[in-house]
Amino acid sequence: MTKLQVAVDLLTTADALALLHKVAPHVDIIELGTPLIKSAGLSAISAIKAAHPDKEVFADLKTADAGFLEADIAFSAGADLVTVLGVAGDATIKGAVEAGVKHGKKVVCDLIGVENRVERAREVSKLGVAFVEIHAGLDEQAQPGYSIQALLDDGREAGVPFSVAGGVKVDTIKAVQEAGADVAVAGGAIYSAEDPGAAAKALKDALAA
Ligand SMILES: O=C([C@H](O)CO)[C@H](O)[C@H](O)COP(=O)(O)O
Repeated sequence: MTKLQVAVDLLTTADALALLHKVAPHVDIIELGTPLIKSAGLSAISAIKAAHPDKEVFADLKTADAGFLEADIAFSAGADLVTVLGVAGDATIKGAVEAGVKHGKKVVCDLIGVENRVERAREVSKLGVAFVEIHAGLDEQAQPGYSIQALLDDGREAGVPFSVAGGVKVDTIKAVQEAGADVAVAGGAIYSAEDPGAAAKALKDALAA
């Protein structure tokens, strides 16, 4: 079953906790978005894990260097998964994976900005990441030519465990599942909804249908 991950791209721990109070019952993984971690710091990870110990907490670090160090501090703060960038060097990815082994936690490789996602997905999977995130970031989504279908096609072709992030909505989440994604990530479709709890439930229900 494809898991549902909520990406919390808010800027304070208080706002994130208030959103998660409504949304958490309907999701499997809670992502602290990069802007939240940069704004609130690692203490946001600890606060959210303490409030939702039954959920997997995903710290979207988007690490580009110092792979072991950045992953290590996030795992120590309570993260269950962290991201490292696919555009980073292999040594950085291996370092993050080493920290994952130390803590018994997982590393996800975010392919944002990678030119050949299929090739890089296969390469980094051999370095020990749990899965790759086929991702069109918020800025890329705003460009002409953005299409979620391109993400799904690459995920399917790569043939390795993957998540999809970048504009996933209630009318596209089933296609994400059918492409074989292990995790569907939804940010704006939940936190910008008038009723975020109902939006998260609708996404979860679509996956179960
Ligand atoms: O990872 C993300 C982005 O880089 C900002 O942190 C988003 O959380 C991810 O793209 C999912 O968000 P939506 O595209 O709004 O669903």
